[in-house]
Amino acid sequence: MSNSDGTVFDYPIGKAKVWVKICGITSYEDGQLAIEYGADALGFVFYPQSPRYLPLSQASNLLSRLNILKVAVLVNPSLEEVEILKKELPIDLWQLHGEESLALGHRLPRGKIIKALRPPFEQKIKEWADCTFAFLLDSPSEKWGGSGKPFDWGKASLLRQHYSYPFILAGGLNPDNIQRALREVEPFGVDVSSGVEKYPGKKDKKKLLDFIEKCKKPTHPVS
Ligand SMILES: O=C(O)c1ccccc1NCC(=O)[C@H](O)[C@H](O)COP(=O)(O)O
Repeated sequence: MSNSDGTVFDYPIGKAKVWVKICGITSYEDGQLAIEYGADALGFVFYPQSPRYLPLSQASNLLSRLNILKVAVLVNPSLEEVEILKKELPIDLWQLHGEESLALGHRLPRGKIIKALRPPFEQKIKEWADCTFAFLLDSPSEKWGGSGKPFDWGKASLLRQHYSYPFILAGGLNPDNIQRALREVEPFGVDVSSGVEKYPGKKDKKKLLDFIEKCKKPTHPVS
């Protein structure tokens, strides 16, 4: 694979392993299940309007007990909110899911940001490339995230082929469509919330296991 400008990069295409983030974790039980099933990261939503919102008062105890990469999911947070979370919680990655300024991004650890993208993708990728761990492609939603609606996989595939940055595919993924999504997009990672739930904020054990197992199987013969 190479970029449109001819630069070649080593991309884990066709590898069995895709990076899996399970988002909207609100309990130790669900978090520990996801860990046991093989997830690579857990997402905790600190956006109060979300049905998966995790109050700070519950987050400290919960996150300290879960031995996995921990992602704080934020939507247009104030600098004060960010500083409080930085001080209070063992966060590994910061997912900025709104229309955050680059100035706010520069107040977070470099290379530890997952930036959710909205059009115009190209401009945002250019702006944020230097401080991100990965870009996240999620379906547009007035709720900002957790919509259960699929992203445009064709667009995701084009972006992944054009840029050498890691892309995480999100939006409406579930055990029934994940293998087709992996074949079509071949993303660095995937991220799911509602597609593995019984109801918002509560994961479904069978869906969770099914989803993660399908992510770990080769999507096609490894070359
Ligand atoms: O999950 C939420 O409720 C949420 C609310 C507001 C902003 C972000 C939110 N989730 C962030 C995620 O990374 C979700 O996993 C992503 O939006 C995909 O959600 P789903 O389509 O339900 O799988």
